[in-house]
Amino acid sequence: MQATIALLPGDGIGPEVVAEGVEVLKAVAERYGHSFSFSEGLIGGCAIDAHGTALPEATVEICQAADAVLLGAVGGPKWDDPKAKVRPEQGLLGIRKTLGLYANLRPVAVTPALASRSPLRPDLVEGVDMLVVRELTGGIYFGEKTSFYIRPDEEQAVDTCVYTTSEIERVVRRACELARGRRGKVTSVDKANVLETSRLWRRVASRVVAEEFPDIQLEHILVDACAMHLLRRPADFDVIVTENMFGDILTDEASMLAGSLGLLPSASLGKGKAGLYEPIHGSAPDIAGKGVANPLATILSVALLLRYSLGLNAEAEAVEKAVYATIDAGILTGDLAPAGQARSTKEVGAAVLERLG
Ligand SMILES: NC(=O)C1=CN([C@@H]2O[C@H](COP(=O)(O)OP(=O)(O)OC[C@H]3O[C@@H](n4cnc5c(N)ncnc54)[C@H](O)[C@@H]3O)[C@@H](O)[C@H]2O)C=CC1
Ligand SMILES: CC(C)CC(=O)C(=O)O
Ligand SMILES: [Mg+2]
Repeated sequence: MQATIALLPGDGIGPEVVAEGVEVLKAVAERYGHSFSFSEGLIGGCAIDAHGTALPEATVEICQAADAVLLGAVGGPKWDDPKAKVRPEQGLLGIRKTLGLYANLRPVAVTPALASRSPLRPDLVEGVDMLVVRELTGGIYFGEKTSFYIRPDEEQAVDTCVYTTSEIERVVRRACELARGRRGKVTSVDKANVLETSRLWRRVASRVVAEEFPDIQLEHILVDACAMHLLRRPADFDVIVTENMFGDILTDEASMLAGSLGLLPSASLGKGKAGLYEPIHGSAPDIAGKGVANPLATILSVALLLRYSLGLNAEAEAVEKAVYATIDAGILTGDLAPAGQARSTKEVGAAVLERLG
């Protein structure tokens, strides 16, 4: 097949891990007889430096013309001034919104070879296989923000959390459809004891499941309890569906079940087949430029890109198999390797390529 893939490496370790993802895409194209072309755009801090905006129009056009987007990460201390009017993260939020990518799929699986690398006991993380479906274009990250002086010595800041019925319906539907191909269980996470948006979320989730997915087993949990249950009984979860900020926070927590933030991929999907694929981690300024970042979250994001946007299931599975074979062989970056045995980003990327069928 022919496909155009937009590359947005971004900042920090973004370019280092995207480079490994691209090698995998090229190898898949060669070995399976596909033709992938690549177009590259700026996003985040590097785009601010070049154009004064975190999301240049040219980047939006490249993404809109592509079959899928592979993104690294944005941000870093250089652009962190809290008073700055333009911020790298605006680029990321902007591209998700512009492309209408309302559902962010974040699979969390624990592979036996890494069970001992999790800070949790191996018997607790054994069998973990969950999919978090995070709402991605609504909630407090997108609501109106203000900051002003209510008295000369007292500043006030406001972030607004907004959700509408249709925003909740579509992401809950997506979660239920995905659960049908899994164990048929959906956990909806909210803070309905306090937040009005969460009460709406819970009502809508209950109605959608009752009316359209009677075969799905739905449970509601409050987000604070969910944070605890993720550590106490992580293997019980199948599909978790939740709003934007809760999903952001809970998945960084869930990454520790798998052993590292550097392992978790994501797919951001909207109405059509086009999607945006990125590791869930950030730009990791503490290790950027050293060639030590774990590229596996990005390579697993490439697998999701092949599956969801290009419909290449066999190729997606081959990439995932190659990643797990690399892990089983103990070829790991410093976030997962035992002391003294860490391999570089490029060595791990090359090991995946070697194992690609
Ligand atoms: N999607 C994105 O572009 C995101 C961007 N950010 C931005 O990234 C910057 C850094 O944020 P942090 O809070 O430090 O979060 P982070 O996710 O960049 O890093 C947290 C910790 O995990 C480690 N880590 C992350 N990815 C890794 C990988 N692939 N291999 C090995 N270790 C890895 C880092 O070294 C660091 O110790 C900030 O500017 C933040 O706004 C944060 C989260 C997501
Ligand atoms: C700009 C942030 C919302 C990025 C982030 O932390 C994420 O999407 O996981
Ligand atoms: Mg995050």
